[in-house]
Amino acid sequence: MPSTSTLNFRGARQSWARNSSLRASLLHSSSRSSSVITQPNPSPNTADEEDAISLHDKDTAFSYEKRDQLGLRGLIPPARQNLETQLLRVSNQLRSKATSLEKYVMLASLRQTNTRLFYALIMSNMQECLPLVYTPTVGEACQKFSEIYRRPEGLSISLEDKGKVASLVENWPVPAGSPRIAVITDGSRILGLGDLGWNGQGISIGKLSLYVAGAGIHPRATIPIVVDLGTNNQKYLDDPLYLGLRRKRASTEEYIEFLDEVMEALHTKYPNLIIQFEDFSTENAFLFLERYQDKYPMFNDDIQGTGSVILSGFTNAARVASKASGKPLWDQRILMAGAGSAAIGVGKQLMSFFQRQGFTEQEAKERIWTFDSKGLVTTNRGDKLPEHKVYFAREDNGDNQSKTLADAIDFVKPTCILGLSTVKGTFDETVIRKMAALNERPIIFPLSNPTDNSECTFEEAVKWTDGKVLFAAGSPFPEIEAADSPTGKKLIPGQGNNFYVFGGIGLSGALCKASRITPEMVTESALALADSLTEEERAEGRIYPNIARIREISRDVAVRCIKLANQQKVSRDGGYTASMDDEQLRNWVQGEMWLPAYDKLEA
Ligand SMILES: O=C([O-])CC(=O)C(=O)O
Ligand SMILES: [Mg+2]
Repeated sequence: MPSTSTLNFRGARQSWARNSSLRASLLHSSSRSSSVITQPNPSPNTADEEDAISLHDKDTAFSYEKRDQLGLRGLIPPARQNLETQLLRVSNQLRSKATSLEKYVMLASLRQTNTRLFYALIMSNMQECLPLVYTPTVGEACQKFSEIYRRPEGLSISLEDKGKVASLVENWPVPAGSPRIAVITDGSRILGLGDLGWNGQGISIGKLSLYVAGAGIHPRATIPIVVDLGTNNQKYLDDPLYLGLRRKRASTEEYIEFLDEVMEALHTKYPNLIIQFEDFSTENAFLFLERYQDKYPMFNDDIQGTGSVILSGFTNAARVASKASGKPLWDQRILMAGAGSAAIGVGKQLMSFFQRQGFTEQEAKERIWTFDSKGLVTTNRGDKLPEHKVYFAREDNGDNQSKTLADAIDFVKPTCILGLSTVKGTFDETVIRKMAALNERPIIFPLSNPTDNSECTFEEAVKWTDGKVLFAAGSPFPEIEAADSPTGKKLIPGQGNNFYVFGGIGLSGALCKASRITPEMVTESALALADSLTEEERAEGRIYPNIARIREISRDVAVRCIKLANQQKVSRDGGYTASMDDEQLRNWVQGEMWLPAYDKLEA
C-alpha cells in the first residue's frame, strides 16, 4: 500500500493506517474488505469494524476502548458524541455557509471525511440537502469543478489512456465483483449547461450520492466515471486551472473506439456492474444507448430515466385534467419544446401512455409534436433533420410552419406542453395564457435544468393560469403558501426529475444481477412511480410523491423492475429473486439497502 502521508491521524497504529492509504481514504474503500458482495446476494451493508474504519472516522463517536485499540487516544476530543449530536453540529455548520456553492464544497468534504455522517445528514433533510448535492447546485459546481477541486473522488479515463483502460480499471480500489453502479459521463452536455469537459465528473459524483441516499447502494459499491475526450469549451482550454485534457473533442470514430474499450474493460472486470450513461450530447447519447443496450447492463438516464419520470407525472396529471374537463383520459395532445435526447426519450415513453389505452404506435405518435429552435419539427420545412428528430417529425401539417411556440400552440391546441429546450423564458406569458385559455387544467412541465434554464418558474405558471396549472419542473421551486395562492390553497410544485427512478432501476439491476436493463423495465419504473403516489399526496395536489419518501419509492420501483427482469429472463441470480413472493421480495430489497448508521461500534 502507498505511504501513510495522507492519514487523518498520523500517529495511528498500523492496523488503522492500512485502511487509510491514499486510495482507501480518498475513495472510501478498503482493499482488504470483501464484504461488499459475495454470492448469491449478500447484504453489502453489514457495518462491521472494518467497514466503519474504511468509511472513515466516526470521530467523537469512537468509544474509549476503540480509541485505545486503534491508537487514537488523545487524537480525538474527549467528548463522546453519537451520530445525532454530530448531525446537529454539521447541520449548523451547513446553515452558516452563505452560498449554495460553499455548502456544496462543505458537503463534498464531509462525504470524503465521514461518509456516514454525510449520508445521515442528507437523508435526514432531503428537502434542504438535495438541491445542494444535486440539481441545481451541482450545475454550478460542475462549471467550477476544477476551481473547487480538493481531492479525487472517481475514475478519470482520458484519451491518453487509450489501449490501457483495462489496467487503469484495475487501479480502482475494490475487490473484483464489488461495485454495483457506475455513472459515466463525457461531460459534453451537463444538465442544460453545455460542454463542461472533464468538469462533468461532478455529475457522476452527484448522481451516485443520490444512489446511496435514495436507493441504499453502499457508498463503496459506486464508481463515478468521467471519460475525457477533450472539450470544445474554449474557456476551459484557456484556463490554467482546468483539470481535463487540453484538446478539442475527438472525432466520432475515435470516440466510438475509445468508448468500446472503456465498456469492455469495465464489463470484463465487473460483469454485474450497472452502467448509467449521463449527460452525453444528444447524438452520442442515442448512439451509445443503441450500441450498448443489448450488450451490457446499462441505460441512459437522460433518455430513459427522464422519459420514465415524465410518463409517470404526466399520467397522474392527465388523470386530474381529465376529471376536471370531463374528457376521456386519452384525449391528450402533447407539444414538446425541444427535440434533444431528453425530449425524444420522453416522447417515446409517453407513447406507452396512449398505447396502454388501445392506440396503435402510429396513433400514439400522432398525439405528440416536437418543436425546436427552427420551429415545429416537420418533414417539409426545408432542413435536413438529424436522425433522432425524424421519428416525431410531422407530415400532416399542411402549409403550417409554426415558427414560434405561440403559433405552434394555436395550431396544435395542446393539453400539455413539456419544456426540454434548456432556454429560460421559453414558456412566456403569451404561451402560458394560451394554455390556460385552451384547457381547464393545463399541464405545463418546464423540465430544463438547472433552475436558471427552466422554461418558466412555478410562480409564473400559477400567476398566468390563475392557479389552474398542473406543474412539474426539472429543478426544485418553492411552494406557494395559501395566502399567496390564487386558489386560496397551498400549491406544491412537482419536480419531474429522473432521481425518482434511476436509483430504483439501478438497484433492481444490481440486486438481480441483470444482464440487460430492458426498455420494458424502464417503462415499469414509470408505472411503479405513478402507483406510489398516496391518496394523501393526491389530495395535496401532488403529481409526484413527496421526495422524503425516496427510499420507499426506490424500493418499490426496484421490486417491480426485478419482477419484470425475472419474467424477461435477464436476471442472473440463479432464480434467487424469482423464488420469492411479493412480500418476501419487498422485505429483501429493503434489507439490502444501506443505512448510514455507526451501528454496534457507536460509543
Ligand atoms: O440531473 C438532473 O437534474 C436531471 C438530468 O439528468 C439532466 O438535467 O440532465
Ligand atoms: Mg442528466
